Amino acid sequence: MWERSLVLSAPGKVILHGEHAVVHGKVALAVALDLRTFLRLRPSGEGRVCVRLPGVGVVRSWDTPRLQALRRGFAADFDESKSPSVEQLDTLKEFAGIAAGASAPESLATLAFLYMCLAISAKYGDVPSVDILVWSELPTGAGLGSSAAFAVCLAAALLTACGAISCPLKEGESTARWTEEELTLINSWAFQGERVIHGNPSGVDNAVGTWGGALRYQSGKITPLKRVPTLRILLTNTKVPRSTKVLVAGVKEKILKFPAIMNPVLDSIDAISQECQSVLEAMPANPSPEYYPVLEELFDINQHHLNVIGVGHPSLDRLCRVTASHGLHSKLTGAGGGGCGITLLRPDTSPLAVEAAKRDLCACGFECWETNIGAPGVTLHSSSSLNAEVLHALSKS
Ligand SMILES: Nc1ncnc2c1ncn2[C@@H]1O[C@H](COP(=O)(O)OP(=O)(O)OP(=O)(O)O)[C@@H](O)[C@H]1O
Ligand SMILES: C[C@@](O)(CCO)CC(=O)[O-]
Ligand SMILES: [Mg+2]
Repeated sequence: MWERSLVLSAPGKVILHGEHAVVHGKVALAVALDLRTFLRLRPSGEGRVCVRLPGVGVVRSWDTPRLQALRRGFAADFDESKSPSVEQLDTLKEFAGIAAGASAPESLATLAFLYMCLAISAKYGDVPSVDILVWSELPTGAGLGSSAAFAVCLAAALLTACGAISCPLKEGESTARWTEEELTLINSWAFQGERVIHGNPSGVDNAVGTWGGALRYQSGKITPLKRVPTLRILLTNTKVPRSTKVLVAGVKEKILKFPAIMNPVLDSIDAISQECQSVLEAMPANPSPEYYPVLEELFDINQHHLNVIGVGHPSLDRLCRVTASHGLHSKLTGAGGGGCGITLLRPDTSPLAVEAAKRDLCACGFECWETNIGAPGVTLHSSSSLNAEVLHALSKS
C-alpha cells in the first residue's frame, strides 16, 4: 500500500523556433517557462484510483480490481517504445464511456491518464489506491505545452507510486529532482501520454517539461544549450482555442500535397533554429542591444513561414501588427492556429513601450504578461515549500 503524499510539478514551455518543423525531423529550440502544472498524489485506502483534473472539469474514479482486470484483458503489450494502438485506445474509451471520435479536452485527458496508469501498471506493478489531483498555472490548449506538463507530472507520479523510480525528496528538503536515468524514464512515458493527446508529437514539449532549462531538440536528441542569455519575452494569449493534434495533422497533409513547396520551407525553419542557436550561444549573459536585430529578423521570417505552412491565424497576425507598431517583433509559439505568441523585448526596450504594447494587446481582448524562461524541469516539492497560491489551489480542489 502506498503511504506517502507527493506534490510534484513540471513547467510549460515556449518554442523559440522550430514548431511543426520538429515533427518532421528538423531542429527546434525550446525553453521552460515559469508557469507550471502541479500534481498531488495521496494514498486512499479504499481500493480505488481517483483522479481530479479541475482544469478540464474531470472527476473520475475506478475500482482498482476493475483496472487490474482491464489491464490483464489487453492482448497487446504496453511498452514505452510502442505507440498506443488504436485497439488499446478504443478499449479504454469504451471502459471510460468516451465516444469513439471524442476529442474534447476532458476526454483526451481521461484517456491519457487511463493509458499511462494501465501501461505503467502492466510494466512495473499495479498502481496502488491513490487520489490524484492536477492543477495548472498554464492555459490549456494555448501553445505553452500544457499537455506535456500534464503528461510529465502523471508519468513522474505514477512511476514513483508503483516503485519504478525513487522518491528522492528527503526529510527537511524543500525540493528534489530525479537522477538522469529516472528522468529519461519519466520523459519516455510522458511521450506516451503526449501521443494519446496529440497523435504524432515530436517529443520536444515533454523533453522541456522533464529537463527544463533551454534545449535544442531534433528527432529525439536532446541537447541543453551551452549558454542562454537572459531573454525578456512578452507572452500573449490570443485566447483563440485550437487543437495541436488538428494543426499537426493539417501540416502533414500540406506536405503530402505540395512536397516540393513545403519541404524547402521546413528546411528554412531548420536553418533559422540553427542560426538562432549560434546567436544565443555567442551572446553574453546580459547581452547588449547589438545582438537583437538578427533575433528579431529571425522571428519575422519564421512567422511568415508558419503562415505558409498553414498554422497562422488572423488573431496572431493582429498580435504581430500591434507589437510592430511599438517597434517589437513577434511570432506564434507552439502549434499556432490561435493560442499564444511571443514578443522579443530588447534590453533597451523602455518599460513605457512595453506598457503601451500591453495596453494595445489587452484592448484586442488578448491577455499578456512578461515571463522568465529557463525554469527547472519536473520537481518534487515538500508541501511547506509551495507558494500560497498553489497551496490554496490544491487544498480547495
Ligand atoms: N491541467 C490539465 N489537466 C488535464 N488535462 C490537461 C491539462 N492541461 C492540458 N491538458 C490536456 O492537454 C490538452 C491540450 O493539449 P494541446 O497539445 O492541444 O495544447 P497545449 O499543450 O496547451 O499546446 P501546445 O501543444 O501547442 O504547446 C487538453 O485538451 C487536455 O486533454
Ligand atoms: C506543433 C509542435 O511542433 C509543438 C507543439 O508545442 C508539435 C510537436 O512538436 O509535437
Ligand atoms: Mg500540447
